[in-house]
Amino acid sequence: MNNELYVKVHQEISPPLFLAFFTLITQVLVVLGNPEAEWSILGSVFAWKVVLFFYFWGFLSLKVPGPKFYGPVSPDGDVPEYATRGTQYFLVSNLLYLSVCFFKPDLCLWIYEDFSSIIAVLNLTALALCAVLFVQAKPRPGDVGLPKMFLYYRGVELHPRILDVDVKQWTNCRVGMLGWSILVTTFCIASNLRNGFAPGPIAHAILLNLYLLKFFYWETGYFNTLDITLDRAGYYLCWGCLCWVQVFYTFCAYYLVYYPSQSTLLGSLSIVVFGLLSLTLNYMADYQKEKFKANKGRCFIWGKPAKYLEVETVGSDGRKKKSTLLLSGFWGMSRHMNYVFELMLAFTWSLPGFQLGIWPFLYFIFLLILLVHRTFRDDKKCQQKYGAGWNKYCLMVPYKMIPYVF
Ligand SMILES: NC(=O)C1=CN([C@@H]2O[C@H](COP(=O)(O)OP(=O)(O)OC[C@H]3O[C@@H](n4cnc5c(N)ncnc54)[C@H](OP(=O)(O)O)[C@@H]3O)[C@@H](O)[C@H]2O)C=CC1
Ligand SMILES: CC(C)CCC[C@@H](C)[C@H]1CC[C@H]2C3=CC=C4C[C@@H](O)CC[C@]4(C)[C@H]3CC[C@]12C
Repeated sequence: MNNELYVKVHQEISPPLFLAFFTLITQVLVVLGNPEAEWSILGSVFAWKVVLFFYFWGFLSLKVPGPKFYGPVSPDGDVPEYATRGTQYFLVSNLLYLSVCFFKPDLCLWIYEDFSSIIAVLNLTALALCAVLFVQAKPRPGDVGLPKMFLYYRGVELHPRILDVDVKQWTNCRVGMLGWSILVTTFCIASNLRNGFAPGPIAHAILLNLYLLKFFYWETGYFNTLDITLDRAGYYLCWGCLCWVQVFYTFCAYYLVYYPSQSTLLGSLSIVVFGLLSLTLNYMADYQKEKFKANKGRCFIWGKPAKYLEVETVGSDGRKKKSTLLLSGFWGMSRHMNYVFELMLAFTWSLPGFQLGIWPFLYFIFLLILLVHRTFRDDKKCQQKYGAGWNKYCLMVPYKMIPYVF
């Protein structure tokens, strides 16, 4: 594709199409997973109460006094400030929610049955938030002349704050990730209430919640990733976490309420065991890099001193800085072994729906596309950051994800 056509497709054609497609598909999914559900546009009083309470809870968690975490300096020289204590937020919220469910299990059925209204409210509020972010953003020199729809979709600001709260921490972490956890628990309880003892959804909920516990434990590490340091706060990220995650990422658990899982107790136990293995490997891969960075290269990986490549980066002030790229452990096998384990986990936790066709595997398929695309985006980012050093690293670790395959 020539450059002019690429720019036209990327900036003018794709944003309105993606926006309409993804927003519409959220309601389609609700009905696809539960044929008794009806489309909703404005939501219900119950849905507004649930969503607004949940937003408030996430906001409150960022206002609790406590130590602050400072993210990497942005290209504009800003140092974003984040709240900590993600693990406590996750555990307290889940314990409170499970206690409420213990006394009022029907709440899970109400949420399940009114899910289309909840998604409608999430859609309306998330689209409105993206509009606010778009309008209040300070125009950046590089964005002048870009189509408005493109800016709305991609976002303008990197670290916007509303009421002195970092918007991306609120949308991605505190609402997005906790919402995913609470909804999967809700659908697991709804499955068990409607279909009798259902080990498949329980296995799914256990794995997902352990995965999200790991996310919150590592929350400050997330502030160094592409989503935070490169992606702006717009429809892709903010609507994505407030609405898309809630309907698409939870779809397997939602689907298993109407279409009961056939997974036996033994099958479900095996799913948990294999899922735990994948989760541990994913964590170990992420941890090796964290440990390596925290100790500035002086650490042991798999019992041996870490091997690394010395590289250079050019800072925003134009000055060169020395840096290192890990060559040991999983980071010597491929450039993204962590993604392989993440995909193994997503596949495993979809297995409780193995007899129900492709639908319980939608998230796995989406993740496969997202992560493959992300390996290209990450290569581009690292190439810009490390230049020739990155090219050398790619020669030493030639595979993006699966050794000898890709
Ligand atoms: N469920 C989902 O939807 C998704 C989940 N994830 C998960 O989130 C976690 C984080 O993923 P993500 O942020 O995408 O990517 P990575 O954790 O793979 O981080 C990539 C970054 O790490 C640094 N890096 C890369 N190679 C090396 C090396 N050899 N030595 C030292 N530093 C290196 C570079 O950043 P720099 O040097 O600038 O620090 C690079 O940009 C993973 O567990 C992943 O599986 C990710 C995406 C989607
Ligand atoms: C427009 C939409 C169809 C696309 C929206 C995509 C976003 C919702 C997701 C893009 C990247 C995703 C994530 C990255 C890394 C993560 C770390 C992991 O440990 C937990 C999940 C996540 C935060 C994940 C969440 C969804 C995205 C932001």
